[in-house]
Amino acid sequence: MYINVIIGDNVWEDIHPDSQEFIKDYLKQYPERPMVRLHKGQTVKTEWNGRWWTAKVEEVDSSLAKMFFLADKRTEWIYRGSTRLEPLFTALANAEASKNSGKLRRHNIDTKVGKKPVVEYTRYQSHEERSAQICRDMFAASSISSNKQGKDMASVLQERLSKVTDSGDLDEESLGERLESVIPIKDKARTRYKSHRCGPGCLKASEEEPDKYRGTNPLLIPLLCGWERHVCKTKPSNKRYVLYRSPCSRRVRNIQEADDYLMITGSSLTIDLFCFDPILHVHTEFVPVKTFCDIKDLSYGKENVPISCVNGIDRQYPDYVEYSNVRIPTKGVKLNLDSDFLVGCDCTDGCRDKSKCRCQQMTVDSTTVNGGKLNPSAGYQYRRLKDPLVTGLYECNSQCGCDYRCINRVAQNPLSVRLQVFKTEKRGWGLRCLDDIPSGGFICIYAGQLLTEQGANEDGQQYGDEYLAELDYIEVVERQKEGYESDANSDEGIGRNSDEDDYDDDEESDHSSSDSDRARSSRSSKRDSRDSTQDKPTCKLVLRRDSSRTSDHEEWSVKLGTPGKLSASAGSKVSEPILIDDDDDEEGNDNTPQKTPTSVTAKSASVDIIDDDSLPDLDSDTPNVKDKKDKAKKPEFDKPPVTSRRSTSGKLSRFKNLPDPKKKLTGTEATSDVKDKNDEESEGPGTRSFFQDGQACYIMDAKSIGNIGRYLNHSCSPNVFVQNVFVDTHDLRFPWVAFFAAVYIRAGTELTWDYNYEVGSVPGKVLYCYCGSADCRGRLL
Ligand SMILES: C[S@@+](CC[C@H](N)C(=O)[O-])C[C@H]1O[C@@H](n2cnc3c(N)ncnc32)[C@H](O)[C@@H]1O
Repeated sequence: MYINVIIGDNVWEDIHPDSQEFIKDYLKQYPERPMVRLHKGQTVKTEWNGRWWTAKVEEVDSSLAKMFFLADKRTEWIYRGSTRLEPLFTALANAEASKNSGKLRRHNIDTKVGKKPVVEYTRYQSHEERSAQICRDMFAASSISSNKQGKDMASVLQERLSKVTDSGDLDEESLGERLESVIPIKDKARTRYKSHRCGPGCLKASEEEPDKYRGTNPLLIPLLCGWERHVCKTKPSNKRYVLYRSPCSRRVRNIQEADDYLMITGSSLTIDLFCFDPILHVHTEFVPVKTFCDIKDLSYGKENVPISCVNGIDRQYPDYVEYSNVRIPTKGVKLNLDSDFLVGCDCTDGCRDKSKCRCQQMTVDSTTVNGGKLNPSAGYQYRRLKDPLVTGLYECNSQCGCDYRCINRVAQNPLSVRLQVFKTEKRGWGLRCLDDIPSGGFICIYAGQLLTEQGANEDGQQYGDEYLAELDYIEVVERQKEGYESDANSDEGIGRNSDEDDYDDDEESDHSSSDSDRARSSRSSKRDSRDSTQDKPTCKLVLRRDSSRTSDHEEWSVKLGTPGKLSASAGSKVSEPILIDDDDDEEGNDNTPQKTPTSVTAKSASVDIIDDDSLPDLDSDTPNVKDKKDKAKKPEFDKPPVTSRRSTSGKLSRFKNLPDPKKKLTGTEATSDVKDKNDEESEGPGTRSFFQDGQACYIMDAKSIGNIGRYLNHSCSPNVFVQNVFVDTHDLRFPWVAFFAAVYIRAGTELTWDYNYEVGSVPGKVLYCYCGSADCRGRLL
């Protein structure tokens, strides 16, 4: 894969200093590698956190064994050649002692030896097998060697043992030793940093080919392009933080600095390839062990990254599903994707200045619909979304001047996270990630056939309703009004937190005071935004009873909506007047683009140009660029004027700031036609009725045609949330449904979201929940 083993003298010198001792020993012994022969069910003393624990062998796969720690019921894959397994540790220690004492060899007469774990020596024959095994072994074991700091393994363990406490508390450092690690080895000696101004010349063009690394863990790509990522500890507080070292050896301390560097150098890398969360491991890859069925790519080449499918439970294969990562409109669904009906931006800075990006301002302005408070930092932060945004998210589109690196293009990107479909014990097939995913990271979308209400009823009846998702963005936003009102006294959210904000604590003692100031302001930001409506549950799966169905043919569909209430159906009465555009009656014509209610405000703000001088440089103690920028630039986050259009019908839209979809708006146009707020909040028909297509909600059906999103199971403690995103149309009826990581997700973890079904909502139907969470609610239905 991306592993390049360099053959030559002292090859271990080419890798990270912490791993050199181990690799040196390993290669000296190769091909004879001592390993503990293990069998399922055996108990073996296993080192963890500096102590020996009793662990049971759950599974064995090649050079790895899955150990179950009886004390804390934790499982971990461990390399069988690791001295964390007591038999090997003792064998090596004894061998060393014997060597030194000059004792003669003895036969082992222990009759129980066959049942005890023994140390075996393994060889591999073919060249490929050998290379693959070298890499797997070295890196599976590198986690322990990385703790060596030049000492031999026995003394490391001794040192750890001397630090033992009886508590056995899990700490993240130890949790880091897990699964299988694969580290790229680069034929590159680290160059010392020399003071310079960074620019395009800092990148080695030959190395910067992110496309070449398609199918690799995205967070490894910078490392393959000449970057280094270091997890460091502060002294004396021992807090961990991440530093990147750029190809020109500049230290990059946080996501803002990384973004500045990418911009200044014109890098082809995107900011979501970087993560400053020290808990995240970029070298960790989940490798399943036992599989009866093994499909290399469920998407059959349609995704950027192959989606493997394995079954470690039985010999069943998944039902055939025609793979499609795009929505497919069916009969009666008039999905207009004419780009002329999109509003775009003309940013030239990769849309880094949110206050000047029209698309991001649509996201911001949407937070005010139905009288909500303006959240000026709504939207992506460095291409990550930390919380669901109930009022939707507008991405840059084909009308915009920005390119693929734009920070406001996320859900529209092809799949990059490596995912795997696997058979679960009780939940059918599920989806898991093969690499760590940072909190807020984009995972995938939910795609399938777009059906009308009637089509969904027919389909659901015939083929089942497990994969029906209702696009009820409009109703979800309308229902949020209650939430806004109840939040009326809460402080206005003043900002979401960026990637590095969460870890500023770690850097405080090491870095400038401006960093700690930022950390403080970040924390207060966080509190503020917690108070805002952004943290309210949004876009959860709930069941909808189709009122048009007779009782003996009950039809149900999965709906993307807020929990707690059944959704309003077509023509539902809503509390605000509506504004309709003049030519609404063109709507019946299939070829006629439909009106696109949306929201936009083009605001102007001061220009903020970053020059080479402002480049972050820890080595030279240059003040942080972000701080500099914060001081220089005070974006105006006042509530923008409410804009909308008045139609001949005189109805008012519940969605403010409606642009004319046929033309791009300038700042002045966008703020014209100001409508009185009170008008908007008076009683009137719902936004849905604006479309006059007679549809309640369109429904996405991923049963027979769909993408990977269909495999996400429900959990009562989910690690994923769903978000409505506008990408290829601003038509409120057709948002994309995108999944984001709600928390940091470790490689190998199942990805789940909360369907939020209402138990008892389907008479006579009981569906038990097997999510396994400590907070499991017991039933889905
Ligand atoms: C959208 S599908 C998810 C993928 C599905 N497991 C499969 O095999 O294709 C939803 C269905 O998965 C099953 N399911 C999902 N989460 C579950 C859970 N926590 N407990 C039990 N069944 C679950 C239920 O049968 C549900 O109707």
